[in-house]
Amino acid sequence: MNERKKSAISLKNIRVTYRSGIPFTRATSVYSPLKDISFELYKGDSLGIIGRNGAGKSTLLRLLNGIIKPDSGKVVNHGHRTALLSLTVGYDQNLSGRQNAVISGMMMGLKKRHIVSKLNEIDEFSELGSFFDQPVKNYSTGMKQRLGMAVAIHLKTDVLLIDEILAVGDSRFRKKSEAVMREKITSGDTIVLVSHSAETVKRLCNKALWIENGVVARYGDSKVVVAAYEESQK
Ligand SMILES: Nc1ncnc2c1ncn2[C@@H]1O[C@H](COP(=O)(O)OP(=O)(O)OP(=O)(O)O)[C@@H](O)[C@H]1O
Repeated sequence: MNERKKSAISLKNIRVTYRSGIPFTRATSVYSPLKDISFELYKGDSLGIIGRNGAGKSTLLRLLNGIIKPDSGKVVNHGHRTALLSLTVGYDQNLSGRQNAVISGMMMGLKKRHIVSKLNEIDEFSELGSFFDQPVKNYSTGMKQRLGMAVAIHLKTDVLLIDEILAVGDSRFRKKSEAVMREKITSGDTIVLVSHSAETVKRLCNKALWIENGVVARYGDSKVVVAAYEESQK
């Protein structure tokens, strides 16, 4: 099937190294979570990234989003607009949910008029009520997840990158979000999802990429790759 699908983003021999100072010393710690990663993300695929804690899953999403650059290797984005949805980046804590929704949309490269026309729908989906107009610093984790999900779902982007965000929040909102995600996937949107939940990856993704020791341990049909990963964890 992939022969007929168009490549959205391709990664070739990617290496990412983090360098950070060790407190109270002059020493520097150097660590490369991604050592040699190559794969092709195809248009219309829903890809789940799996691997142990610290395997480099979030790092890979940041690469696909262009926030970080590889130390070596090449990321080729074939003209696709990406949006990263994560609980750890992106919000101005002093601005309201409404204002952050507008800024997020503008960061995705959308026109302000288009974003403003979607604000009522975002407000409604998020179920934040009066909190939508309060500073994000007053939000709980679940509320930030609601805002992020509502923005991501209502603002059209070419490749949606989701970092563990489906895992938090109450189960009713999670189900509602998953249902909308499934609609997006069915309508051909391209999605990359980082998740510790094998079930979520099997439910939502057609492909999976398993990262281990900085390289691709396996890439392909999500059910096959998740089964192999689970087997390796026993
Ligand atoms: N800015 C940074 N500076 C230094 N090290 C970092 C930085 N960001 C991540 N790391 C390290 O790189 C490794 C990979 O981190 P990353 O967050 O990509 O892994 P992950 O697979 O998403 O982990 P988890 O499943 O625990 O969320 C970890 O060992 C982490 O400590």
